[in-house]
Amino acid sequence: MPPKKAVVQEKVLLGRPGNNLKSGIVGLANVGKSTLFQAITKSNLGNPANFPYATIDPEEAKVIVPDERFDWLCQHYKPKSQVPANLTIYDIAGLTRGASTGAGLGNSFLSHIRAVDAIFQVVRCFDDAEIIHVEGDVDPVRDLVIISEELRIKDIEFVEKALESLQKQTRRGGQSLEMKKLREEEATVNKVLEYLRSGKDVRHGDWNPKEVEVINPLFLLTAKPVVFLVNLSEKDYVRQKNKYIPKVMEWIKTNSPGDAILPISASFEERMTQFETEAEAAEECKKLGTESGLPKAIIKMRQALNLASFFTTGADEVRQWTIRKNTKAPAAAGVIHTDFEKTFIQVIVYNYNTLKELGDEAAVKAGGKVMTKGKDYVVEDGDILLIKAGAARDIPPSNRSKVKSSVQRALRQKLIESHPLCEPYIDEILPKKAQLDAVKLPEKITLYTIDSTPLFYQPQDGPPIPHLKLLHAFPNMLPSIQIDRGAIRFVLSGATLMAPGLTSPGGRLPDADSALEKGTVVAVKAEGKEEVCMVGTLKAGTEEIKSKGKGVVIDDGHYLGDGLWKMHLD
Ligand SMILES: Nc1ncnc2c1ncn2[C@@H]1O[C@H](COP(=O)(O)OP(=O)(O)OP(=O)(O)O)[C@@H](O)[C@H]1O
Ligand SMILES: [Mg+2]
Repeated sequence: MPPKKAVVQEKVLLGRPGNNLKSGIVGLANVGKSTLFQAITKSNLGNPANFPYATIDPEEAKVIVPDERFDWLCQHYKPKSQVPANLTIYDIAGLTRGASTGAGLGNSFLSHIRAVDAIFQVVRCFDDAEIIHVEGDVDPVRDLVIISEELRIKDIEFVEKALESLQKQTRRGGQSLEMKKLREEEATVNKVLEYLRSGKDVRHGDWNPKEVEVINPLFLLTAKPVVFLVNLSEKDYVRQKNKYIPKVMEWIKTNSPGDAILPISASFEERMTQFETEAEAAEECKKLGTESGLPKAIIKMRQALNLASFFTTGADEVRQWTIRKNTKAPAAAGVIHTDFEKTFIQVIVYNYNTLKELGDEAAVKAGGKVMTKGKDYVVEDGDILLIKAGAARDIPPSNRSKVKSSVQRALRQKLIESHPLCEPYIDEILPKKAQLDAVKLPEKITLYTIDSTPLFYQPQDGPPIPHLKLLHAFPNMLPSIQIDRGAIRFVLSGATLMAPGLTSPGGRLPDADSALEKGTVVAVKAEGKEEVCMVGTLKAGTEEIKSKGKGVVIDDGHYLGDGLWKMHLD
């Protein structure tokens, strides 16, 4: 009998596949989270480059991921622009015992954790009688148990609800395909619940790809990767010794096997940010025989998130891009430009290590090390890519036409009628003498531009809707609503905007006397951000949204980063 063919099952990762993942700093109150966060933002890691939509509020920072390969490539190419990879970090308020049942900041705090992709857990291992410990004394293992239990209890509660609602559906019985799928889902959710009840965190389970598909949409707290940061006094950090560490290590090894642990000192890192120059800080480190632990923390987090990098290089730009491990070439291309994923043809690739070893691109070519690969190629960490993609979305000149002045006048009238708030700005938005162009887009949508600046787009029988670039220039031309922080990433990935994102504490809807009706075109702002992130038509009136608290609010929005936003018009 021939041997059975080995079935290679692709490993599916827990969590979102995205490249713009976020980590939150979590821990009990007063353990040093904010001190660490501040140190990270002030250190030279923090310096946020020119990222679009990087309005950074006090609790959020984008930090640069240190990578010597990137530095080498910049040295080598001396490009006009250098764009490193980044990681977004949130400072989350302190957790207290009983948060899962509403103590302290309770549930709102836990919902902030739900919105991140990974957790930096700060554990207090420094003694300081002046700094109150919420539990009375310093006992890191007890703290670890509290946090781990709080998160697990919350997950159990959440999974129980999910199970209940599945059971309601499967109770109907039947043999349809849909019912079969529901029953499978129910079995997985049941398994997850048993696993949690046995005292384990979901990230440590061995789940098959089908199960992962069911687990991911639950956004469980214990499914997120964790990097433990053991916060030491400066003295202990410098000598890399501390009386609590052995017990902490042991606890983590037993209860959270495989998770990364890193000793750090928030107070030392903070002190390092207070030197006027980097040279002075480096001098101090040298004197103490130590170095900052922050770069290691960022790198450990990237590893925990299973992230890898590829590069694009050239005289214009050297850029480091983030993907999750095992990403295939078309999906990697999609990180550069969404359309590339669909129009991907092939990729020309060699690895950074080869380039460094052989010295330059010419030598890599001469050595026959440049490969041409197709859509099944799995991008490796450190690959340097040149993507070849079709230009499906580029707009052929035949799709553009000049708009007659009579039509232009009618449009102007239509804009004012549909959006009364834009009247004061109408001459700036659409100067009387400007030549308006119409660009035909798929699905019978027309985009209006002046030169290559987009102004608004219009579905065949709908009102003209401002392009986000126009809204950024005239934010008050439309009424606005606000989504909470947690909803941002859903909106920016093209998901339907649902009511809870607006009715939660971070959301905002107009008062009853300025209620907006169904069908109104609104600008969607986001909690803590300056710029409008989406525009679209309300599928329900704002009073209805408030009273129902659920349901679709906008399902055809134009959002930051979508095809319309990225479209090349010149
Ligand atoms: N490694 C350390 N050694 C000594 N003191 C420290 C250390 N880390 C932090 N601290 C001090 O502990 C106190 C609490 O720190 P911090 O405000 O950062 O805590 P937190 O975890 O953000 O608290 P909260 O949950 O209330 O937001 C501060 O006075 C800070 O200077
Ligand atoms: Mg704090």
